[in-house]
Amino acid sequence: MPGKRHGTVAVLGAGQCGRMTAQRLAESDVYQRIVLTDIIPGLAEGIALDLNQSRAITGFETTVEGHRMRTGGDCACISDAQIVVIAAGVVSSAQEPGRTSRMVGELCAQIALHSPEAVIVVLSNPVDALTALARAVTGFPAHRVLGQSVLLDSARFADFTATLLGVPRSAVQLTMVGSHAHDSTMIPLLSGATVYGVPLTSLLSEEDQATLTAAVRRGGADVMKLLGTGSSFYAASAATARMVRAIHDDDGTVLPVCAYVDGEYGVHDVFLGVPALLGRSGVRRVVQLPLSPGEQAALATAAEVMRARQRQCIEQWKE
Ligand SMILES: NC(=O)c1ccc[n+]([C@@H]2O[C@H](COP(=O)([O-])OP(=O)(O)OC[C@H]3O[C@@H](n4cnc5c(N)ncnc54)[C@H](O)[C@@H]3O)[C@@H](O)[C@H]2O)c1
Repeated sequence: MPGKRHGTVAVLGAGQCGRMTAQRLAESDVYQRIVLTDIIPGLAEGIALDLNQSRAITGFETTVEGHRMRTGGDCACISDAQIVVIAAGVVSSAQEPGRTSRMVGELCAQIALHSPEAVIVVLSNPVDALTALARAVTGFPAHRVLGQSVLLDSARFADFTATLLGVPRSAVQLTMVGSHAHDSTMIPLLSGATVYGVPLTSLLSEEDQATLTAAVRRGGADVMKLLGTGSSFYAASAATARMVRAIHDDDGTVLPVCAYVDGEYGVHDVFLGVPALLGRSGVRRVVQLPLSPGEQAALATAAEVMRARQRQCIEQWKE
């Protein structure tokens, strides 16, 4: 359909998450072009070739381009991108935490150079800290930098709850806020959660609520343990592609994302998982949900912890 597709999305990193995100974006058939990059010779080009050859069968016209990037090298291939997804990962990041910061910092400098008007969606971990780093390096307005974190966590909570109660996932309305770390800074807003409009707290015992919360907090780790290598990529790419689509469509979609918060929820100057109205300019505004006093206190504590982690990440990049 002429005129149906528009815009270029660049996905940096063609590993499990990056390639799956590229596939989901391409198959949605609303973008003109997806640009996929990786530092491994041939990887992004090979995936692009393969994806393009699936077009006649799956039925999409979006073009996928693959490009090799050199570490610290130029990234002119992303020049026309309106949205840039950072899905690059460093294998030994646990041993060398500064390596991921430096790698993402280098990518962000390239984004600022070649796509100065883009909206950045960070997927790479630690996502909350790297989202703050992306903003610091690019100097972009904060609303144009966001991260994929609590959308996936909210989806995990909905899935586990629906399974426990034997209802469809769509019946469960629950928002996770805070961080994407596997600890108490990842907070389910149980006070406002509903199933078919019925308060979740009236359907589940406190013990069940605690069990579900713990399962969501270790959700990513459980997937990794079973896979043996690598991390979640089906759900992570689904969440990322959903965010990109909301930005592209500019249709007033509200999703839980890692966004810059300065005043909302009584919290200042930190990237935090919160519901946000998304659009072409990124985060159009943070949406404030009513919180219980316990949730408000937990979020304030999470914000302090996250601010410290984000500052540390930015310091590591500067070293
Ligand atoms: N936020 C989330 O919810 C979430 C969920 C899952 C994974 N992740 C994170 O996403 C990242 C990617 O995960 P994955 O499973 O795809 O990892 P992966 O190891 O499969 O892929 C990472 C890819 O990045 C490439 N890369 C490294 N440096 C690059 C650079 N400078 N430019 C372009 N590409 C580069 C690597 O060559 C590799 O192909 C990791 O940091 C992971 O922890 C986040």
